[in-house]
This record gives sequence, C-alpha cells and structure tokens, in this order.
Amino acid sequence: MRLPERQLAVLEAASATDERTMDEIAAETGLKPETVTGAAFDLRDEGLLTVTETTTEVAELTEEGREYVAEGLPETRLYRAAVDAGAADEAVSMGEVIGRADLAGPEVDIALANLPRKGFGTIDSGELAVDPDADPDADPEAAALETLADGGRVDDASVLDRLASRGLVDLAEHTTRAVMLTDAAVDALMEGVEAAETVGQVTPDLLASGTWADVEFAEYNVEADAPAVEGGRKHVLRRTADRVKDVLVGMGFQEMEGPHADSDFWINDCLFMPQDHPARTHWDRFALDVEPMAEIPEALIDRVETAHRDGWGEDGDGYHSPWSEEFAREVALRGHTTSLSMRYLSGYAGAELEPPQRYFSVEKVYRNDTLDPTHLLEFFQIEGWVMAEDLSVRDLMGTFEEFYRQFGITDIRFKPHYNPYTEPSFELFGDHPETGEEIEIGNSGIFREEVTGPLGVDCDVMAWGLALERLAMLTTGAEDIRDLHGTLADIDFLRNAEVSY
Ligand SMILES: N[C@@H](Cc1ccccc1)C(=O)O
Repeated sequence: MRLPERQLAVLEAASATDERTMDEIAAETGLKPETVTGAAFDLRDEGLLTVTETTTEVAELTEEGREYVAEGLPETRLYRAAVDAGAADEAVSMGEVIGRADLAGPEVDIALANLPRKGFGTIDSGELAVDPDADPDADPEAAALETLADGGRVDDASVLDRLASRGLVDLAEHTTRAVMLTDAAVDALMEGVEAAETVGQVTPDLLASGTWADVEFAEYNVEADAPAVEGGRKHVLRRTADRVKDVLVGMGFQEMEGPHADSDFWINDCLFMPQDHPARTHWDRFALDVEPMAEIPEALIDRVETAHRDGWGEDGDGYHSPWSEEFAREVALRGHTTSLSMRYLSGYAGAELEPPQRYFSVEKVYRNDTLDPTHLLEFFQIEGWVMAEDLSVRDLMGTFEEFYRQFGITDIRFKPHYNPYTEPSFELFGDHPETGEEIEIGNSGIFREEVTGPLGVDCDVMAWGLALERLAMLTTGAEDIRDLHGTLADIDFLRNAEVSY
C-alpha cells in the first residue's frame, strides 16, 4: 500500500489499543494539528482509522468571578456582617447590616437575592435574620470558584450553570478528537506501507521547471469534515421588516418617519385619548425628563383641546374633563407609531394630503410592560392607514387579508374591540403554527371624527398597528418572543429562520 507521507506519519503514530488525541499525534509527528486532523479524516474514509469526538464543557472565571474569589461572594460578606451585627440572635435592620458589609453598588442587590436562596438567612419587612448554623465556607458555589481559580475542574453541572447565569463563569464547549487504528490498518502496516511523496500545491517553481509533469499530486477530499464557517446575515426580524415594507410598497403605500421621543400631544391627545386615561399615567409610559416640545401648530392645539373639552361633529360631546396644554407638550418614548400617523394626517410632516392616500411605517415603539413570552418593553409596530372617501370595515378586512396572505397566513380572525380613537375597532388574531394557540397580532379601526376633524381631514381614514414580532412568530414558528430578540435568543434558531412568503 502507498499513502501520502503525512497520512503514513499519522497512521504510524496511532495505536490499535489506545485512543490518541489529535494533539498527541501532532506532538509526536511534528505536524500541525490541522494537518493531522485532515490526514486522520482521510484515513478514516479509507477505513484505516476510527475517529471519535468528545465534547466537554470548560468553565473560565469572568472578571467578576475573579473579584469574588479575592473578596468573597457578596452574600457571604453580607452573612458575616449580619452575624457581627447580632442577626444570628435576633433580626437586625437591613440598613445597619448593609452599612457594615462594605458592599459596592450592585453587590447589595446580588447579596440580598442570594443570601435567602442559599438558606443563609431570611429577609422580612426590612429586617435580616441569619441562620447561625449556616456555613458559607461549605457553599458549593464558592468552592467551585476557588477550584476554577486554582486551575482545577468542576464537574457539577448545576453549580456551573448557576455560576454562569450569575455571570461569574463563562462556559464553552470544547471538542477533542481521538483516533485508533482499525484492523485493516494493522494488517496494512504489517505488510508494509510506502510513503508516496505527494505535492499539495502547484507552485510557480513546479511550473517553470517542468517537474509538475513527474510529481504525484495529493488528492482533494471534498467530503472531509471542516469547521462550519457561518457568514453574517441580516437578523430575521430585520428581514421580516424589509419584506413587510416591500409588500406595503407593492400595495401602494408610502413610508412615514418621525421621532421616537415625541410629545404626548402627537402620541395621545390627537388620538382623543383622555388625559386621565390609565395608559397615560407613569405606569405605562416612559416619560423623559427633557424640555417640553415647543414646536406644535397653535391652531391644531386649539382644535384638539376643543375636541377633548366639548367634542367634535354634530353628536360629539367631548370628555368635559380637565385638559392641560402643558401635559400635551411633555415628551415620552412613543408607545405606538400612531403618533406618526397623526403628524402625517395633520399635514405637519409635509404637504396637506388629498385623498386617496396610503401610508405606513415599520418602527420601534416602547411600553412599560411586563416581560413574558409575548411581550417586550420595545417592539416593532407595523403602522398603516388609508385615507379615502367612504371606507368600510370590508376595506379594512380586505387589506389585512391581502397583507397577511403575502406571508402565507390565510386564517386571520377579527374581534370587536375598543379604542378611544377608532369606531368601529377590531383586534386581529392568528394561529401559532407550532402551538396552535390563538395570538393577537394587531389592532385596527376607523378613526373617529374627534380624531380626523381637528387634523383637518374630512374623509374616512382606516388605520392599524400590527406587531412585527408576532408576525415573525407566526412565520418562523418561534414560541417565545425572546427567542427572536435580545440576549436569550437562540443563535441556531436565528441562523436557520426563514421569512416565509
Ligand atoms: N395604536 C394602536 C394600533 C392602532 C392604530 C391605528 C388605529 C387603530 C389601532 C396600538 O398600538 O395598539
């Protein structure tokens, strides 16, 4: 048998009884590890070697982890300070213990969260009581940190996971490959294997001297394993947004743009949202501590105030509740992009508009919600509106059906809803492709006269706000909005997610 030199070297360094790692073979043959790996896979394909892979988790201390090795975990320091303050006998005020514990900034919260978790003590109405029998020296997390600092290995996966989630260690997967001779290889070696001098690359020298004609070239193994090289690609949400824009432009819409931080006037007052509406309290909105917005057309302010106070149109009655221009000028992060629709419909964003008109935006909005599988504090809203004479609910439904059909979604449902600014109003629902669960995908309606009147629009306007992330959940099958966004997002999922249409 004849084999290329490198393969022969690897074969001779391998054993029929023990697994040898690629690194060991590299050290023995003096070849580079990647050369050994390449040759080993070629030999495997020839049936001369077996290659096994083992993946192990390696843990490395982060800077914060190293800091705690030196100073002790915050909860341990808090425990010791509490014992000194007498909290083992009776509960002591938290302020006093924290003062003694010498904890910096965020360490206080870290200590307060971990002390009860580890059973070191309890916190109740501002007082701390510790268990005199607790033994922070025997704490597995502290012990694991010490071991890692000394270059040792920690095998307890649950402790490692806990430390990783606390940001004290980084976990990485490490794959080692090892080889062993097959029976066929042992037979071949006994019969004798010759080294074939092969050339891996054509060089100018080989060409110029003409020796290329006499040498033996190494064969390419196009099936050999190689590390996957992942190229960069646009995030699936961005790709969905681009697709949404294409679809809407295709349906004759133009794009709106405008400020993320806007006055309450454009965000709420124009929409006939009463100033004492719960959504306008500090619970729901991200108010900004900046100068009030000066540049709002005075005449428009007057008309909006009139609508709020006395109503608009023949049957309009208004709220008869206080309305403050000062509040209207306050600035917050927009909770919906309907603020842009107001700016455009009023003509403030550009020319006065004559019907028919169609506008859209795909932009970020901000809400002080609770994070859960379907809610984020910021998300993308697909805002849109159509201005025309005599619009009806059929126009609204038809538009959505056409829009969602472009994404392969054909089973949307409408349910009557209430918005202070539209009448009638509809919420939109779709079915999650994986769970079958019905999820809300948007909100819509036809603007009330109290909205369009003050803006100077005297025909119908139908409008909506759809959630881009929810659309992406339906098209990609993501079950949790956090799979798409943020630090918990699953990179493999994102890599393979396609925008269907
Ligand atoms: N602003 C609404 C969406 C909407 C826009 C326009 C009309 C009706 C509804 C929301 O954020 O839910």
